[in-house]
Amino acid sequence: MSKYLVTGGAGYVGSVVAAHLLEAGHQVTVLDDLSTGFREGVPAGAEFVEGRIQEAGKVLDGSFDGVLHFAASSQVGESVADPEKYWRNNVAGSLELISAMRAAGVRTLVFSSTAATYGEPESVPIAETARTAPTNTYGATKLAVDHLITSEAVAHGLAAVSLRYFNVAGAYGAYGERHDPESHLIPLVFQAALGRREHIAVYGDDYPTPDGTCIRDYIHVADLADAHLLALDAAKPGEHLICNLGNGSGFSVHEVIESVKRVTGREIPVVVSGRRAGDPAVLVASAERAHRELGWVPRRPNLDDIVADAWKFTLEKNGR
Ligand SMILES: O=c1ccn([C@@H]2O[C@H](COP(=O)(O)OP(=O)(O)O[C@H]3O[C@H](CO)[C@H](O)[C@H](O)[C@H]3O)[C@@H](O)[C@H]2O)c(=O)[nH]1
Repeated sequence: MSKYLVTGGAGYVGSVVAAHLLEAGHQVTVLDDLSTGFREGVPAGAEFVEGRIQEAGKVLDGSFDGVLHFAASSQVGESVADPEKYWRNNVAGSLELISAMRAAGVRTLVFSSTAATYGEPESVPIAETARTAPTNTYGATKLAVDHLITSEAVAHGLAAVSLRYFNVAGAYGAYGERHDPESHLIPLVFQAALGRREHIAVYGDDYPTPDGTCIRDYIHVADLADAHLLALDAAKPGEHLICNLGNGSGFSVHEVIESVKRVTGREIPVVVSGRRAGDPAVLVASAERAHRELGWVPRRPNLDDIVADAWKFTLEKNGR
């Protein structure tokens, strides 16, 4: 049994990873300021500390075996409108966390990075060797933290793994996706299916893809969680391993809407609107490195299964 600090463990991915750590028999402390997470998202059995990552020094001591760092501001649009918030929360906050880890002698870190570090890809599937040229402040701040972690590994022997997620989806029992306001495709399509929004707006159908809509690599949040536990085992002192996490296959916006129709059996009004600024046409991962270095194999790659788990969570949250 090991003891881990999970920052952002009241949020979507953090809560699912915390639940997996507990199920694997580990001890978990969640540090979350509840700015976007929910108290009830913290899994039963985890210790909860309400606070910012800048306060990690008050929580961390030598009894911790590692940190899994999810706490971040993560809305792409907001990051462009309010960049200082992103540099402060994501970069300055991570710097404080990493300093606190060193002071406490906690030398293992798994960091929640993102496909947004690559920006518009030169080719797909995207490998970790691809050029990193983020097209928004969110991606730029996550990339900056990746660089910070690399230098900390080299200078001070941190054992670190960054996991670059593609489009996280699905749910794990009581833990699922809840953003306010919602901006992600699958939860928005559910809102249309539930009659809580008039329609789903498809952001552009004139992209160079077979049906003209954007293609993304959707990955089940529980598969993502598996990778975090494997990363804790794979982390080596003085090394910073960066791995993409995706299924390696893409689905268009129309294909996602069709999947939601199949899974829910509901009608979904669709309106094609203009492109959303900054959306690349196709983002698909090469996760070869995660397969090779972590021994990770996604167990739930089927889109309808991913959507079905997310739908079950949504129905439970909405009480119907
Ligand atoms: O109402 C909507 C919402 C989304 N989309 C489309 O659906 C696809 C998926 O959009 P999401 O907003 O769900 O996801 P993104 O691919 O934009 O975002 C992902 O990549 C981002 C970086 O590029 C961030 O990392 C983000 O957290 C992550 O979910 C995109 O083509 C988008 O244009 C629509 O057509 N209509």
